[in-house]
Amino acid sequence: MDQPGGHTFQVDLRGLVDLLSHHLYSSPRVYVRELLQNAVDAVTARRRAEPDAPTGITLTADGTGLRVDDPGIGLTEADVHRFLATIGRSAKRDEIEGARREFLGQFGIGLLACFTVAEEIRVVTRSAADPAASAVEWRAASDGTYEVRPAHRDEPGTTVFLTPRRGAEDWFAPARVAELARDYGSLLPFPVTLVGGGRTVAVSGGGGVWDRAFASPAERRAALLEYGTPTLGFAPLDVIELDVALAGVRGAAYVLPGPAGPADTGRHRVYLKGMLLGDAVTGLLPDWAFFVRCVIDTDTLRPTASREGLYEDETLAAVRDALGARLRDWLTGLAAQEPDRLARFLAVHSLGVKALARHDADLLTIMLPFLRFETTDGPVALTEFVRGRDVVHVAPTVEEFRQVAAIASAQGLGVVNGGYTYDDELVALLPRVLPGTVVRELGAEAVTAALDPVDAADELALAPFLTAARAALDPLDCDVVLRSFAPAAVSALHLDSREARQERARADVEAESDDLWAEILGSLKATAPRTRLVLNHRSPAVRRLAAIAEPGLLTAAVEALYGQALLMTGRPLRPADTALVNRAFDALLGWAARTAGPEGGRA
Ligand SMILES: Nc1ncnc2c1ncn2[C@@H]1O[C@H](COP(=O)(O)OP(=O)(O)OP(=O)(O)O)[C@@H](O)[C@H]1O
Repeated sequence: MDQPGGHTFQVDLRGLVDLLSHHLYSSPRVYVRELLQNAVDAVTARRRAEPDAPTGITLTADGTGLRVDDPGIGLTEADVHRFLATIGRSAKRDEIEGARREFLGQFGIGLLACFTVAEEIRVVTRSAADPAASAVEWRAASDGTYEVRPAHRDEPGTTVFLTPRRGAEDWFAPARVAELARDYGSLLPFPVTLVGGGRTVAVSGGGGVWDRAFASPAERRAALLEYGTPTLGFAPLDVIELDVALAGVRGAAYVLPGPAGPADTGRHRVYLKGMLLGDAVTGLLPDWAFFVRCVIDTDTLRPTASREGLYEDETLAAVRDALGARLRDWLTGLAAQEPDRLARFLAVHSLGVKALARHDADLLTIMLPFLRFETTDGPVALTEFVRGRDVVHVAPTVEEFRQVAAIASAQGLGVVNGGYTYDDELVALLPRVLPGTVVRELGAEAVTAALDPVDAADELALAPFLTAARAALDPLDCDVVLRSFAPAAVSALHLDSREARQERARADVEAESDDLWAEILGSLKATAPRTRLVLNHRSPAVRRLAAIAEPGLLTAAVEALYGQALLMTGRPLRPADTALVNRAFDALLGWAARTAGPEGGRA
């Protein structure tokens, strides 16, 4: 009632229902959950005073509406006015914290969800708390009006009747109600029965499969796997039981049968005190655990208002850590006891383990013998690769690895391909987990140093050629050196350093920037780091080119070698490089045409 000088808000129920159905709940399907939740809470409340009170909840779907019967705490007439008729008031929130944790509801808006599908809600209830109170009927319409009148009911408890709204009849079809009741309620702690379509079926009972006793661990594992397949919609590769007592979490993590990437944010099936919260709940596991999907039941975590996700708080953070630790222990356990099972797992999910190992040196140590890396020895474990090597080189990109791997390994250099996700980071951690190992980036220096120098006399013989080559490539910030290496089919290698790559990126941006940025970026340019073209003395092509006397043709030939070596790196060409390759190609074509043509031809 209005106070003198003050007024009470008028709330338009239709507006609120629209808000709920379009913005809070993802689908009207939640109405079944809200009804089940109220019934379970009412039974829980009654059993606090009467531990032997009945617990069976029945849903009856006859196609014309839905009826829910519970033998719970019930309501007096005063309760009805106080709780049912006031939006946002819940009997479950005023309790002390410990008691509140027993209930599923807390917001006082759950019944409203029923109006997304119902025209009318009728509640007939009798209080178990006040045996003297008589039964009462509350009848509410979706326009926001309600009536309360005396009713007849012998036993304490509540019956809720819903009449469908026009257009929402489908939500009341017996098969649909059965599907929703099973989806939400299969793990509820009390027996829930569904009567509909001429049949009576049990919706819940027995709790989660993880709560049952089994004769052996193998049977337990088989039962967990069997439960996971239909529940999650895939046949899991493996299963990890989750039992984090401190965090009040029970359930299982199912290993995906195919590779998943970090972008697949985990979507888990989460139950809160036996009631399904959602089947795409995020935030439950650390980011690195993208290789599993969980089914869990918890009584410590808080739901969001829509009750379809988990509220991000310290408890959720602690649960995430605890579950992460459990998965990690599972991995280390496999490594110690079941290496074959671990190998099967890693064949699909090594990326996830690598992601985790980046932040966990202990795990990296345990997993290293099992994780494969692409190296100049083929795909091997790093523990094996470092054996007998003083230095491990890492090629920073897949292209660089491909380009130099064969050549480097022919010279006895051990190179790991650091171009794959996480691999460079893990190799960089090697000295921490395998003391004494030295890791170096595979730069121009390291490769050149590993290639055989050429005899002084041979080098001298090619001096005019090298001078011409240096003059041709100097404008491109590229040095030229002569070495001898296998295979002879490779005439030149283009090598660069991290600095040279950064400078290339900077110059590219500068070239595309407007004046102001170009000036700023230009001022950042230090002495340009230089790339390196290593000519192969064993290559017949190089030797033939060295014999060219005509200066213009020699320059074109050197530029063509440079272009070819650059193309072999697989890197995108800069505009200046493309122009150079085109120029060289044109010049060589011109020369070929002249020598093959009538006036220059030898025919
Ligand atoms: N079956 C029932 N038996 C007894 N009381 C009920 C029943 N259904 C609803 N109530 C009473 O009505 C109140 C409001 O219910 P409602 O579903 O709107 O919200 P809630 O369950 O308290 O919270 P939430 O919004 O989180 O669902 C409840 O707190 C409870 O006191």
